[in-house]
Amino acid sequence: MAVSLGLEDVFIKYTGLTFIDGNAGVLRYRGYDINDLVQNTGFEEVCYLMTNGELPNSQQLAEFKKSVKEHYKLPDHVMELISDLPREADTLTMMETAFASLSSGDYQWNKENDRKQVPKILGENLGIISNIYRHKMGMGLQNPDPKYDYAEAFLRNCFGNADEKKISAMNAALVIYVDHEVPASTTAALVASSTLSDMYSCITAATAALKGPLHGGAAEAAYKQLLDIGNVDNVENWFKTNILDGKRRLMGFGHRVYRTYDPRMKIFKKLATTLEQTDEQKKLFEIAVKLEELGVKEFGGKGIYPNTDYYSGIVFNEIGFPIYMFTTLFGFSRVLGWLSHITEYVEEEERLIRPRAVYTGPDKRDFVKMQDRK
Ligand SMILES: CC(=O)SCCNC(=O)CCNC(=O)[C@H](O)C(C)(C)COP(=O)(O)OP(=O)(O)OC[C@H]1O[C@@H](n2cnc3c(N)ncnc32)[C@H](O)[C@@H]1OP(=O)(O)O
Ligand SMILES: O=C([O-])CC(=O)C(=O)O
Repeated sequence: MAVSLGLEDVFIKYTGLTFIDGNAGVLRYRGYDINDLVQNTGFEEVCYLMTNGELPNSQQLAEFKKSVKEHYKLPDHVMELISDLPREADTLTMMETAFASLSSGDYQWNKENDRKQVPKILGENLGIISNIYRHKMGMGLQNPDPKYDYAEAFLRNCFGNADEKKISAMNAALVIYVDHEVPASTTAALVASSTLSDMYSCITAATAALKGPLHGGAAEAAYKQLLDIGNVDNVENWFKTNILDGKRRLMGFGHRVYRTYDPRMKIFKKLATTLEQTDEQKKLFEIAVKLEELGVKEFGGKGIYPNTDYYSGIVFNEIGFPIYMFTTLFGFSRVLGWLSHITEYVEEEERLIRPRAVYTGPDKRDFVKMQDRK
């Protein structure tokens, strides 16, 4: 019996959402190249595209934005819940908790209506993630201002202000992270949705799977690597001691699907230099470039290249976010991808996901009573 460890090369659904060519380093959402979308659209436009299949015209976009803004205000019980959590709690744990608190026991999937939930959940998502940041920073919680579009409203609710460059970088990061076919987190959401669980519970399941350093947690791990190296002159020595001799994995490198550069990584690398950098940020960027060079030289032959999380932490930090927000900012965008995949699955395929395991334990044996056990 063949087992595919890690479900490698197992196809679990058909999708019209996201196409990846892992050998050529190509990523498209509904046929549009990621580079074109980052350059020409904003987050809401891409959310509309993913949800409805086509890019919106200006009226459709305005209506979509309006319907998201109507839900920027979080229910009081979610605000109270976030502010009651210990401030030292992990931000993804806070995200899981807040989304779980929005699920309702009597929820029923309804193919006609579920897509209509997307703007509502996007609006709530903005309130949740910006208030997680506010809570971590010891600021009072407040609802985002519906005067502003998504990326700007988010930055304003976190920092009190937002300049054009940062809004544009935030929009780009949101577009970049929207979807990536069926990674571990989306698969977790699909498993939950295949039982006809509710949308909020599916997001909670996905968030739990996003957290680890082999997936969404890699941006944090990759950034901490740069801090650990500390100085560009130390890169070679650090690489030899930790990666070559120490057999540690180079974080922010490698991918299950890409065998070449992840196209999103190239966008993040460029973004990192378009934003203003402090001396410390400049230094970390230089370290990252040097480490990338060594990593590609050593591992490129095996198809191991930098992935999207390699430079994203630097960009998030330049926008103003501390390390503990990086994975949560990934989730902030990916909520839309999770929703797109679960609605596509429930609407078009709707089959319980229930794989098998090959049994390797003992053969049938006689039960041993307590007094006879050694
Ligand atoms: C947004 C995202 O989720 S992107 C991924 C983010 N994760 C990271 O950056 C963490 C570091 N990367 C990794 O651990 C891996 O590349 C993963 C988990 C992303 C993908 O791994 P898999 O497809 O399961 O490959 P697997 O773990 O089997 O590795 C295959 C080989 O490549 C090596 N390898 C893979 N990634 C790395 C790495 N980052 N550094 C060093 N070696 C690596 C493995 O040691 C293994 O070598 P071997 O065959 O000699 O034993
Ligand atoms: O596709 C994957 O396995 C991980 C990834 O890059 C993502 O989720 O963005």
